[in-house]
Amino acid sequence: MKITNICCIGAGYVGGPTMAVIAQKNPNIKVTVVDLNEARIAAWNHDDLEQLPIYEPGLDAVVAEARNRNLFFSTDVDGAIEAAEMVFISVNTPTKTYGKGKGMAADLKYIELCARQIARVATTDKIIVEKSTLPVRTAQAIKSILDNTGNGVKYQILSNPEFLAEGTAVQDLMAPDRVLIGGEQTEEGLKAIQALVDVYSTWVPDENILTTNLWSSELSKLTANAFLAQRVSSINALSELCEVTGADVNEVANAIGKDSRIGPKFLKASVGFGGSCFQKDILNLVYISKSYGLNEVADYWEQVIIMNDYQKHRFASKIIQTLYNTISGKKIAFLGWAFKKDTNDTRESAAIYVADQLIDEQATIAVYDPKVTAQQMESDLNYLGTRAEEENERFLMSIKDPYEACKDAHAIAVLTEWDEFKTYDWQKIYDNMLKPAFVFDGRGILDHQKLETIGFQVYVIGK
Ligand SMILES: NC(=O)C1=CN([C@@H]2O[C@H](COP(=O)(O)OP(=O)(O)OC[C@H]3O[C@@H](n4cnc5c(N)ncnc54)[C@H](O)[C@@H]3O)[C@@H](O)[C@H]2O)C=CC1
Ligand SMILES: O=C(O)[C@H]1O[C@H](OP(=O)(O)OP(=O)(O)OC[C@H]2O[C@@H](n3ccc(=O)[nH]c3=O)[C@H](O)[C@@H]2O)[C@H](O)[C@@H](O)[C@@H]1O
Repeated sequence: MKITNICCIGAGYVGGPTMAVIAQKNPNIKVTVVDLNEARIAAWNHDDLEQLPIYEPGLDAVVAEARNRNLFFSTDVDGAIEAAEMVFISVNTPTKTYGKGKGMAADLKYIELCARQIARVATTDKIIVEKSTLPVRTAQAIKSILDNTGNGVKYQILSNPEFLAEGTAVQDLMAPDRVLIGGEQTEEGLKAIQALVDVYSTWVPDENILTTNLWSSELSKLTANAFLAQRVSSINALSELCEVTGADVNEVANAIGKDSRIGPKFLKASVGFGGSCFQKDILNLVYISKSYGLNEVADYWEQVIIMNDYQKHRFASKIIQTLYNTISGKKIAFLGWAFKKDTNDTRESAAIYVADQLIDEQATIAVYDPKVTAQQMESDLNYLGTRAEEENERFLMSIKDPYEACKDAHAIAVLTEWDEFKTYDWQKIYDNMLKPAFVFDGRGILDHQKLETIGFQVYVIGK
C-alpha cells in the first residue's frame, strides 16, 4: 500500500518536527498536522519563522522548504483525519494528576479522545500510528475503541515511538539511530508495517528500521528512556561521592566511558535531569510494574527518580549552606531555566525546583535564559503551587541581559548548559557582584580555574 496522505494529531514538540521532516523527505505525501490549540497552529503557519512555536536548531529551514508544498498545519482535525490513509497520534500523555494511579500512571485521556474522534469521523480504512509514548498494551485499548464503532471501517494499529531529543530534534530525525515500528504479526498487520517502513525508507537506511510486535515496540520506548535516565542518576549519585573523596566526576566518567561496554555518552553529572519525559515515563514504568505485582522491579526503577530529586535538592541546599545558611533578601542569579541547552522547553527543568527551594528561604532569583520567556518562568513556578502567585512574582524575575541579571548578586547558579555562558566577560561579571562572589556550576561547563583566578569562589557538582 502506498501512502499519499498523512494526518498527525498533535502539533507539539514531537508532532511538529517529526512531520516536518517526513514531509520534507516525501514530497509526494501530503502531511497535515492538526491541533486543537489555535494559537499553536497559527504560530506554525507564521510567515516569520522565528515565531514557530518550538525552537529547534535547523527546524525553520525544514519548515520553510515543506510548508504549503506538502506540509500543512490546521485546526480542522476532522477533515484531516477523514482525508488521511495514515493517522499519527502525537498528543501529550502526561502523568495522571487525579484518581487511580495519580502521580504515577500516564493519563491517556487525550489518546482516548483521539481514538474516539477517529472512530466518529472515519469512513475509509486507516492505519493508526502511536507516536506518543504509551504504556505497554495501549494499542489494545485503541483497537477496542476503534473496532467497536461498527461502521465497517478497518483499522491497523502501529506503534512507532519517537526517540528524538530536544535541542537536536532535526539532527536526530534526519539520522536516527533507529526507527522502531511495531505491529500485529498478521498479514494485514505486516502490510501496515511495510507501508510505514516505506515512508521512512526514503531517507533512513533499511538496517536502521526495526520492526517488532506491538508490545515490544511500546515497551522499548519506556525502557530506552529509563536506561538513559538511569545513567544520569548513576553518575549523579557518584558525583556526591566524588565531592567527599577528592575524586573528580569528569575524570571518573571519562575513565569508565572508555570501556566500550559502558560507552562515553550520557555520563555528564548535573543538577538533575529534567524534560517532559524521563520522569513521567519512569513513573509510568513503575506503575505498570506494580500493577502486575512486580514490586521489586518497580522499586528498582523508582530509585532513579528518587536520586534525581535528591540531586536537585542537594544543589539548592549547597547554595544555602555556602551563603552562610541565610539567603533571605539576597539576590541569586540563575543562568539558564530551560531543562537543557538549545531548547525553549522548561518542562520539569531542575531550575524550577532549585528556585522554589531558594524562594522558600526568601532569596530573590534573577534569571537569564536566552530562549525562555518571563511568562513561562512564572507559570512554571506557579504550577508547583508552593505559595501565592503574587509572592512568586515578588521573588522571581526574568532579566533579558545576563550581565544585568548577575549585577549585585551574591551568587550565580548555572542551571542550563547554554554555550554562550562560557563566552561571557567573567571579569566584568565579578566586578559587578557582591563579595565574596560565588559561582555554583550545576552543569560543569565553565572554566573554573579562570574563575578562581578572577576571585570567584566556585562550587562544581562532582568536584
Ligand atoms: N518532547 C519530546 O521530546 C518527546 C516526546 N515524546 C512523546 O510524544 C508525545 C507528545 O509529546 P510533546 O510533543 O512533547 O507534547 P506537546 O504537549 O508539546 O504536544 C501535544 C499537542 O497535542 C495537542 N492535543 C492534545 N489532545 C488533542 C486532540 N484531542 N486533538 C488535537 N490535538 C490535541 C495539544 O494541544 C498539544 O499541542 C508524548 O507522549 C511524549 O511522551 C516522545 C519523544 C520525545
Ligand atoms: O522521550 C523523550 O521525550 C526523549 O527524552 C530524552 O530526550 P530529552 O529529554 O529531550 O533530552 P536529553 O538529552 O535526553 O536530556 C534529558 C535531561 O537529562 C540531562 N542530562 C542528559 C545527559 C547527561 O549526561 N546528563 C544530564 O544531566 C539533560 O540536561 C536533560 O535535563 C531522550 O534522550 C530521547 O531519546 C527521548 O525521545
